[in-house]
Amino acid sequence: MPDRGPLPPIPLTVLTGFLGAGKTTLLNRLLRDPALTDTVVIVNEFGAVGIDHLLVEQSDEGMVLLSAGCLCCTIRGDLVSTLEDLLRRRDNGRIMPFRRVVIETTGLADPAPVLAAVLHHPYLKLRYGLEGVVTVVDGVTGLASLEHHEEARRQVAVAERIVVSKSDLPEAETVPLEARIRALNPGATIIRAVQGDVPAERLLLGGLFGLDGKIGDVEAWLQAEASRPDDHHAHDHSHPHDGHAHHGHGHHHGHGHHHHDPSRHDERIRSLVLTSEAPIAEGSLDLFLDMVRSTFGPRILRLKGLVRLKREPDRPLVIQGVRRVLHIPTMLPVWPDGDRRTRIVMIVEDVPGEAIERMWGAFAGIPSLDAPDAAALADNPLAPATLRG
Ligand SMILES: Nc1nc2c(ncn2[C@@H]2O[C@H](COP(=O)(O)OP(=O)(O)OP(=O)(O)O)[C@@H](O)[C@H]2O)c(=O)[nH]1
Repeated sequence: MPDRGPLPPIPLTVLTGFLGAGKTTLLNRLLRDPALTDTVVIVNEFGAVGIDHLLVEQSDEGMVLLSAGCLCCTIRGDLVSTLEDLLRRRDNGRIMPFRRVVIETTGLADPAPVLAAVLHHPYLKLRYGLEGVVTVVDGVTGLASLEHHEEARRQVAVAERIVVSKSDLPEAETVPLEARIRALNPGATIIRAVQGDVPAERLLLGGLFGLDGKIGDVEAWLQAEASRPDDHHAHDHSHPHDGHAHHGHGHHHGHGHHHHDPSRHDERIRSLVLTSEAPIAEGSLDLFLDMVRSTFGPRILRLKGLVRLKREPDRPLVIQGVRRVLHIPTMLPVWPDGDRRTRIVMIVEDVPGEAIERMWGAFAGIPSLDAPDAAALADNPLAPATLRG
């Protein structure tokens, strides 16, 4: 490559926000904006069966999928190698000379390690310019998330721009929510949005990540990341991907220092996947969703799935839930990949996975030796309580 002096940094934006806040919805809108052509999107998924990438409307070339990982460490390891790899392929001309990168974090991500990966890595910090953090806050469930989850508070505190979603819904608590956001982040621009309808230039273009207008904790979090034993020295050279899972996990429990309460990291939160080959009757699906929500309520942090209905097996129904809120389901025009099974991903807190799996088995008609059938469950008002154990 001819020597052209230092290359201008590639603008990079981190898009974050708690589970189900509306990150993908916003991203889908933004990517239709002509100002954002040649953008690479890095999506991180939580859950053993990823379906998020199937719901982002972008061609495969512009999209990189990070494997599901534990919440901070693996994300950072994977992210650093992905960002390095993108540069290598761009410099070799093996991929389009992308002009911008957007990283969509999982809803449970602590943003500090993600930011530290870009701000402190000796090479990445030269090639990428962190333009800022955009945080989406759910207009309906945002207050509850901010109340109960440190990650949600951090996501708000580090942002340049905060999008309050779902202000069209009658349950939205926009005014008290915005007051809470202000207390966590006095300097950020707050923008209300319906279905992600914010022009790209208000969110992404121009600007630079900085600490002005942010509470002092933000600097402390970033410094804590910079001084972590696992930090950039380990990433100065490239290394094989397969090392990460292990490394990430071993480390995971070791870094309960500074900001991390080790117990928070969170055996209490888990993801589970429900699948079914056979198409499911709409009534059974509704009953299942009702029962899950009435039994576990706000402990269902997130529910997302592609469902194969009996009456419409050739197209998937997309179901989406956040805590007690069930969003209006939509039909996709076609199955987005070869897999036509029903796949529902749930992220739950303090819920025994087996209880939900048993309910699913009953409603999806999956035979099981000791599970009561759907009719028995639906008819018996005590059934949810007995399933809880
Ligand atoms: N009514 C309404 N629904 C919205 C709005 N924004 C997002 N939604 C719905 O909220 C649900 C979750 O939105 P997503 O964009 O998938 O949220 P996310 O933050 O990407 O979710 P995770 O990646 O799972 O954390 C979907 O059903 C969206 O259609 C909005 O402004 N108004």
